[in-house]
Amino acid sequence: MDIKSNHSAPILTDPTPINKPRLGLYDALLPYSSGAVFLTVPWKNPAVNNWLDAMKSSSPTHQKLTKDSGIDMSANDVAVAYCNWLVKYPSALTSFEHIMNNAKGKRIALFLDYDGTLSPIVDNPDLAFMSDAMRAAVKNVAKYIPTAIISGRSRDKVHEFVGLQELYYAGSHGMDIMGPGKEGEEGNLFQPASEFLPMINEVLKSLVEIAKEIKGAKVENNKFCVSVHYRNVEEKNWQTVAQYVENILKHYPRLRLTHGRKVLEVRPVLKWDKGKAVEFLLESLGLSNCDDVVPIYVGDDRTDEDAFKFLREFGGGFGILVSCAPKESSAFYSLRDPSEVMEFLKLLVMNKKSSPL
Ligand SMILES: O=P(O)(O)OC[C@H]1O[C@H](O[C@H]2O[C@H](CO)[C@@H](O)[C@H](O)[C@H]2O)[C@H](O)[C@@H](O)[C@@H]1O
Repeated sequence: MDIKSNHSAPILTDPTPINKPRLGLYDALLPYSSGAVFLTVPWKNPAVNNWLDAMKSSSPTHQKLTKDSGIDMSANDVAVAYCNWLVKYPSALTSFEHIMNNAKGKRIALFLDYDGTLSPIVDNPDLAFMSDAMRAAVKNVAKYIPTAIISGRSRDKVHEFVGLQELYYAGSHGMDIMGPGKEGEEGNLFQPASEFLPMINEVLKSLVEIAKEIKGAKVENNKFCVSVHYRNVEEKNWQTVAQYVENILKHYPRLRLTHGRKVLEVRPVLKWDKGKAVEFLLESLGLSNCDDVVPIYVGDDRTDEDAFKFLREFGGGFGILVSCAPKESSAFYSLRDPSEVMEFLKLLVMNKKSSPL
C-alpha cells in the first residue's frame, strides 16, 4: 500500500516564552466542582494558571473528587456523579449495538492508546505491562480491523510492550510513525520531528541529572519527547520538579511542555499530535476521504483528546474515553478501565465474525 500523505509538520511559529502561558503549559484540570450537572473535570481551565495546579489535578481519583470539591462525598455520591456523567458519555459496551448499527456496511479502523488503555496505570512506567489476555484480544481484533497503537512512549518501547507485528505503531505522541508499507516490504517511517532529536537528547541529559536530586522523580526517554514522572515524588516536592523543568526549558524556546497523568512531557513545538497521527495513518491506509470508514480511537489521557477532536471533525468516527471518573472530553463514549476496553475489543471481533463485510 502506498503512503499517500502529503503531510508536513509545520512548526508552531510563535512559541510563547516560558514565563507566559504556552500551548499546554498551563493546561489544567479544575478541581471537581460540585455544582455541575455531571460533576466533570475539564481538561483545561484558563483560570488555573500554574504548573502546580495542573500537576495536582493530572490524574484525578475518586478520593480527589471528594478532597478537591471540599465536599465530603460518599461512595454513593461518587457513583451517582459517574452515572450522571455516563448520560453524556455513554458506555461503549452498553451502546455497542448502536455503534455497530452506525458502522453497518462500513470499514472500521481502530486506534488504541497504550498506558491506561491497554495496560493499567502503575507506579513504575517500566513495569506497565499489558496482560496476555489483552494482547490476545488486540491480536484477534487486528485480524479483522486495521489496528494501530498511538502512544506517548517511544515507538520501540510500546512495540516491545505490545509485542504484535501485525499492528501499526506511532510513538512519541505520533511523532514517530511506522505506517503500512507496500506488499511484502517494510513499513513506511514518518518522523516529522527528526530535526529536534539533538535538542531533545540534550534536554534529556539535563533532566536526567536534575531528576537525581528529587526523590521519586523519573525521566523517560521517549525519543522525540521526554517524560518527567512525578507519580512517586512527595506532593510537597512537585513545585520543585516544575521549577527545575521550567529552568531548563527556559533555554529551549523550540520545546514545549504538556501534562499527562502525573507526568510532564517535553516535546517539540510542532503542530503534530495524536490527532494528526490518526489522520496520517488513515491516509496511509487509503481510508481517508471515504464515506464508508468509521475510525474508532480509544484513549484515557489528555493527549488523546487531540485524536477525539480530529474524529469529530472527520465525521463518522468517534472517540472512546477510558475513565472511571467524570471528565470533560471530546470523546463520544466511555469505558471504565482497561478490562472494559478488552471487553469492547472482544465484542468487535464477535461482531465481525457474525457479520463480515
Ligand atoms: O500515550 P500513552 O501510551 O498513554 O503514554 C502516555 C505516558 O504513559 C506512561 O506514563 C503513564 O503510565 C505510567 C505507567 O502506568 C505511569 O507510571 C505514569 O504516571 C503515567 O503518566 C509513560 O511512562 C509515559 O512516557 C507516556 O508519555
